[in-house]
Amino acid sequence: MLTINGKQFKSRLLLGTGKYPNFDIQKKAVEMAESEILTFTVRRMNIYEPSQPNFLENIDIDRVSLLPNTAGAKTAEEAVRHAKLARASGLCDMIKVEVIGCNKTLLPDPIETLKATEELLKEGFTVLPYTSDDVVLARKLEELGAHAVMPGASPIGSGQGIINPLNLSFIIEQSKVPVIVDAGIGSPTDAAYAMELGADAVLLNTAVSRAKDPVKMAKAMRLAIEAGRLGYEAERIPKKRTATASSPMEGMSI
Ligand SMILES: CC(=O)[C@@H](O)[C@H](O)COP(=O)(O)O
Repeated sequence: MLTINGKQFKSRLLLGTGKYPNFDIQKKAVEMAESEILTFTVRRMNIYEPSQPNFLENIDIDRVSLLPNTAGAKTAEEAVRHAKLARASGLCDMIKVEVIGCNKTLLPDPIETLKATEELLKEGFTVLPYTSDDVVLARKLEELGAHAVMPGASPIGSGQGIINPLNLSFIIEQSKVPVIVDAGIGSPTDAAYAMELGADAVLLNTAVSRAKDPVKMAKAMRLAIEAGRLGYEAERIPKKRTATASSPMEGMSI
C-alpha cells in the first residue's frame, strides 16, 4: 500500500489529466490505469466558468483522490495562491507543489519550492513537492515536513526516462516519506525501472496521454508499475561478471 499522510492507496500509479486527445479517451485511460490519485493544473481549471467543459465531470471523483498541482507558478507566492484556490473550491487538501524555475527544462526552482512547501505545510495542506533529483533538496523538503517527495526522472514531457538512477536511489534510501518519481517517464520500462529502484510510486502524464493508444498505454503502465514493485519486493539477484550454469551438474551421479 502507498501511504501518504496516513491515507492508503492500492495503486502506485498517479496519473496526470492533461493533453489527452479528448475527454472520452481521457476517461477510458484513467479507468484502465486504475489510478486512485489524479493530478490536474489548478490554473487550467475553469473554476470561474462552470459552464465550460471540465475533466472532473467525466471522472468518478468518489473513487479517486484529487491532487491539484501548481504548474504555471514561478514563485512560492503564486504556488500558495493556486493551492488556496484549489482548496477553496472544495477539491482537496493535497497539493502538488510545482514551481518552475527554467522555461527550457521546466526544472523546479529549488528555493521557491522550499518556500512554498513551508508555507503550505503551515496552512495545513498535505504537501507533495515536485523536485529535481537533487539528493540534498529532497532531504531538506522531507525535514520541512513534506508528506512525499517527487523527484523528476527527466524533464517534464521529454519521455527520456530515468537519467540519473544513482541520485534517485540515494533519495529512495534516505527518505522516510514516499518517493514518487514524477515527470519524464516515456515507456513502461522506465516506470518499472523506477519501481525496481524502490520508488513508492510513479506519477506520469505525457507517456499515456500522447501515446498512439492512450488507453492501452495506461494498462501497460499499470502492469509495469505492479511488475516493478513485485520485482523490488522479491529482491533481484546480484549482477556478476561471469556465468553460472542454470542447471548445475554437481552432485549428479552421471
Ligand atoms: C501532470 C503533471 O503533474 C506533470 O507536470 C508531471 O510532472 C508529469 O510529467 P510527464 O508528462 O513527463 O509524465
